[in-house]
Amino acid sequence: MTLRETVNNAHSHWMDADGPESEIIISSRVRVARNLAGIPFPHLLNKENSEKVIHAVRLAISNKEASELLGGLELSSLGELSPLERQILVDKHLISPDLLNDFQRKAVVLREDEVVSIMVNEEDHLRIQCILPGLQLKEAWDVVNRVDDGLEKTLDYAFSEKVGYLTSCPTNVGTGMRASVMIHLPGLKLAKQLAGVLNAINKLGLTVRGLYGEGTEALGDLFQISNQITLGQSEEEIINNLISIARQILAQEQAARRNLYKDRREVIEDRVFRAFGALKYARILSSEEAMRLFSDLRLGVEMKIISGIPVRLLNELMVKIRPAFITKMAGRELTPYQRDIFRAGLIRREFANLPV
Ligand SMILES: Nc1ncnc2c1ncn2[C@@H]1O[C@H](COP(=O)(O)OP(=O)(O)OP(=O)(O)O)[C@@H](O)[C@H]1O
Repeated sequence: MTLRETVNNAHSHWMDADGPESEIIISSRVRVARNLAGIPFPHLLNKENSEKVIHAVRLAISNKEASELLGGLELSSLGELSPLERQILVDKHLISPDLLNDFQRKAVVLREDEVVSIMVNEEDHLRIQCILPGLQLKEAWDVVNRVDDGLEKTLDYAFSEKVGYLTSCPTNVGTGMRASVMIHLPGLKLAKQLAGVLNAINKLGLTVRGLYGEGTEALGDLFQISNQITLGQSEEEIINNLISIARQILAQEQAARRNLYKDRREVIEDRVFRAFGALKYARILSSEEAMRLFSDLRLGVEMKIISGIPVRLLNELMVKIRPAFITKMAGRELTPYQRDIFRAGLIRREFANLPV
């Protein structure tokens, strides 16, 4: 997929819902932070140095010797894209909201299948990330590791024998790695156990974030759980630790769902079918309400209370209903109220084709 196709299409591989445990774990992400030796960190970059970084990355991704490791990457300056296109990349989780600040000095590298993206001049010179569907942290780390090795054939990274990779924020020094899972926890919320579980996760040295990462809200009962520590542990240890905690949360969510179904079956079924009815027939929907309804419906699909609704469609709709994609589809700026009407129509059309 070219960048143009990427911004015209809401779908991305991580939405496929075909990975292990993907009924509760939507996606796994691994990213590493890297910086180039001898060039100031991005927050101190002037125009000349930021272009130097972008140029160095451009050369590195076209190194023929590394092509097998890199697997076909394309670089675009963020300035080449329209504000809407930049926002769609954020909505698809291919770049972070932070990359939009001072975007003239930044670039993005995408692999054709959108599984790999590299942010250039975000908080660090390079943030190399891989997102896969379901619980696939080891696999995502393998992909990132290969791309990192490929880039290192050309780039000279800032590295210290004593501490590891040097990064602009001390919280990333060492491995420079953040691994995360995006997990759907409506059962724990309905059972009023969510706060306790999230607290315990924090005590285990992990961070819980909202749908778009740092500083964002947890819409649709979706949470991102990631490691806090990057120093003093190997990449494998970080990944294994997160996998083991993700599995424990998964087991708790499954237990909460089983108990809810046993004790309050009608309440759960009512919630699921109300969500379906509202999504299929509503005339006005805010994105927040739509996300809440998707969460209830997703729960119903995953608990086999309702069939005929592909989870992949719900994942894709999370991007399609965002203001940027709606504006793109409408072909003009809409007021928030007009967007709510457009959103409801869009969901109605998608649901009209389902065999339910
Ligand atoms: N498991 C995941 N699946 C899909 N997208 C994810 C996942 N984890 C994080 N993301 C996305 O990655 C982007 C960055 O997330 P976040 O801000 O948490 O981390 P970061 O920028 O890598 O780390 P730091 O805050 O240390 O700079 C956000 O757009 C977020 O939605």
